[in-house]
Amino acid sequence: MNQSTTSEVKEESKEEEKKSGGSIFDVFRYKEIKEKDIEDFIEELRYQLLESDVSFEVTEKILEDLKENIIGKKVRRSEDLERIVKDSLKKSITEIITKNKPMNVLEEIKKSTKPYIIIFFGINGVGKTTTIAKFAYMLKKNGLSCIISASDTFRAAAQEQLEIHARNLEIPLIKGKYGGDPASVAYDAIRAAKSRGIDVVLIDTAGRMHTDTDLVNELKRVVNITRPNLKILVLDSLGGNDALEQAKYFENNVGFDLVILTKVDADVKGGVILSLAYELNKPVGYLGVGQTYDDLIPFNAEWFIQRLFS
Ligand SMILES: Nc1nc2c(ncn2[C@@H]2O[C@H](COP(=O)(O)OP(=O)(O)OP(=O)(O)O)[C@@H](O)[C@H]2O)c(=O)[nH]1
Repeated sequence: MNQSTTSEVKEESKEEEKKSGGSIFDVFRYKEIKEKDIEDFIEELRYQLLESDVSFEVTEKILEDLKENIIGKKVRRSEDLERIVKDSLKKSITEIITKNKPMNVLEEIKKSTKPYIIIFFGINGVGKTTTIAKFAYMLKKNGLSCIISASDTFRAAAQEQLEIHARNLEIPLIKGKYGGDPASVAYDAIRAAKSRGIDVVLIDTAGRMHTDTDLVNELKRVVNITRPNLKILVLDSLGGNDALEQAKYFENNVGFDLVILTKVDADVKGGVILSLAYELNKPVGYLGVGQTYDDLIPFNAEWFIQRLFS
């Protein structure tokens, strides 16, 4: 086999690996990395990070850190370089995601006056309703009582969907009229929580896009009236970098404290977590990892790094 045919085979293997979503470090399987090759490797890494939904800005920051750590270093064997690269990436990523530690919500609830009010919002179909049910289940498991406010009075069947979850979980639910005022439903839920000594009020809201100016104004009104202790933005990890755009939009219009990233069980790397931390200083508190009530897990930086490079 001549030289050019060998390199064509290597290129094909790399293409195959990219298609099958190989690891960032697979590049070492194809060639010994020498200092002069580092630009090629950086290119490969850039591709892998962008493919994992890490935003352009964060990708560049991570690669700049890496170049600083590598250039000028004497690397004798490819294993040494691999170790340096891994250490540098882990350090940059850990710094970014541990900068804004998510609060311990359960602890916050326990030390606050009752009822602790949490509002959930996000665009249509990201998994708000399911997430609220999972959240309610988590509260119940931790000995905290809650009531759900079905304040999505906009989408037909949204209240019924929530009602099924509430019945399954044996949790009280306050509904309103279809097309009615979502703030007044939430207000009723808060009043009920106060009179019954319930720990937490979970407010569901209608899904809204940035084009829905009326719905966004309505969300601001619900927030103003209910004065929640915690505003949770629900994002769909399948949305990739679009999720970052949604987060910027909600941050500029309503503000939020915490993100819950859903559908992480669908094979996504979740690079948007890095972008949220780096560009918006916002922590991801929980991840949705399936469709059952138990499928809500607290975010863990170590787990995320493993996943990003697996
Ligand atoms: N695989 C998986 N599916 C999820 C997860 N969270 C939600 N879903 C599914 O996503 C779909 C939409 O979820 P909903 O909870 O109805 O979404 P929503 O944001 O309330 O929808 P709207 O009320 O239309 O805005 C449902 O089929 C859920 O079962 C998750 O973590 N993993």
